[in-house]
Amino acid sequence: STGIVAATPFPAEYDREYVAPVSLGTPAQELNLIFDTGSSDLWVFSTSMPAAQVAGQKLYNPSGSSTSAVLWGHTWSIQYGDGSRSSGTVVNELVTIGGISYASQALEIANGVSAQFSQDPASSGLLGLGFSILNTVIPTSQKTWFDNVLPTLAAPVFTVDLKRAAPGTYTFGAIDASSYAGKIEYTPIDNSNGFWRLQASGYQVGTSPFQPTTIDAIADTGTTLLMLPAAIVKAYYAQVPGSQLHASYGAYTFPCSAKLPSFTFGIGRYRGVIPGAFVSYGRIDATTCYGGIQDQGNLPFSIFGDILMKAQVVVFDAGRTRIGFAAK
Ligand SMILES: O=C(CNCCc1c[nH]c2ccccc12)Nc1scc(-c2ccccc2)c1C(=O)NCc1ccccc1
Repeated sequence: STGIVAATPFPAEYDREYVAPVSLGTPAQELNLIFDTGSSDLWVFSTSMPAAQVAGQKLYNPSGSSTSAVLWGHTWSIQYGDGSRSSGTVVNELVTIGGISYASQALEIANGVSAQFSQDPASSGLLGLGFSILNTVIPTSQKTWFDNVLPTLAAPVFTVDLKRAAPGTYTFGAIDASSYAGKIEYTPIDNSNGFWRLQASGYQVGTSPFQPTTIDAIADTGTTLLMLPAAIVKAYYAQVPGSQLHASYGAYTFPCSAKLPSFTFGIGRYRGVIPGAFVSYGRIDATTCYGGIQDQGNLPFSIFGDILMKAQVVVFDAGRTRIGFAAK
């Protein structure tokens, strides 16, 4: 089987996150979830959450579904690097994405979420597309929806085609040859830590010469920005007049009037180009904008987040433990 769903960015002014529709239970309850290659829990806002933590999100109601079955004694709790977190209990439920169903998916029901999620009306939860080793359910960890449907897919892949300020697609079981230009360049991934972790071959700022250097990164649709080693970030903003490492934000900002250079990453001999306009993450005041490229700090790897993803078609190939990039 193959399936395709729209990936819609929110909020409209800048692409903080991308959500896609997921059908839960019988009769179907459709929720918009963040598809996240950087984590491996499928969790949703539910009717067992305090009203104070809900602000317009659609809620999953297990008792409204004839196919939900409590996974007794199982709980989950997850914390992300931005400090956001959620936790709750687990049911087995029918979960359908783009027409592809799995009848007894571990569906993690939130009974509490942090403010970052409560105050985000666009998303009713997350669908993890990382490797199942990252799943937080105890006492027995659970498999992701993608892991569960893998044997039924026409090909053991999913393709991510995000767009700037416009709906893109997540495709399961196929690669849409009309969605990209040229060839897909593949590179092996190391999934031992549960991430889609790759080694890029270097970078280039604008039209400056390409700098060969190994960049150890994860491909993460759940992280908004492109987070890189300090030296690379410094080299990038050195070409942006008026940019600064803003003391109060602890992040690079620049004058919104600045013309941003493109950022190119290498995969072997392949060069992936992120247009300068994609590197502006959003306005923080009348004249100042927030950079889409930021320092990875003391993280042991870089994060190729949405800022990079939306400039490429990315093929997550679980069958051959590799990831592919192509221009659009
Ligand atoms: O967790 C994920 C993927 N799920 C994100 C779900 C999510 C959590 N709030 C969200 C808000 C919107 C959409 C999705 C999410 N990726 C990874 S790997 C390493 C780090 C990390 C560790 C330490 C320090 C920094 C990063 C993160 C991280 O925290 N990214 C989120 C983020 C988000 C914003 C800013 C920084 C990092």
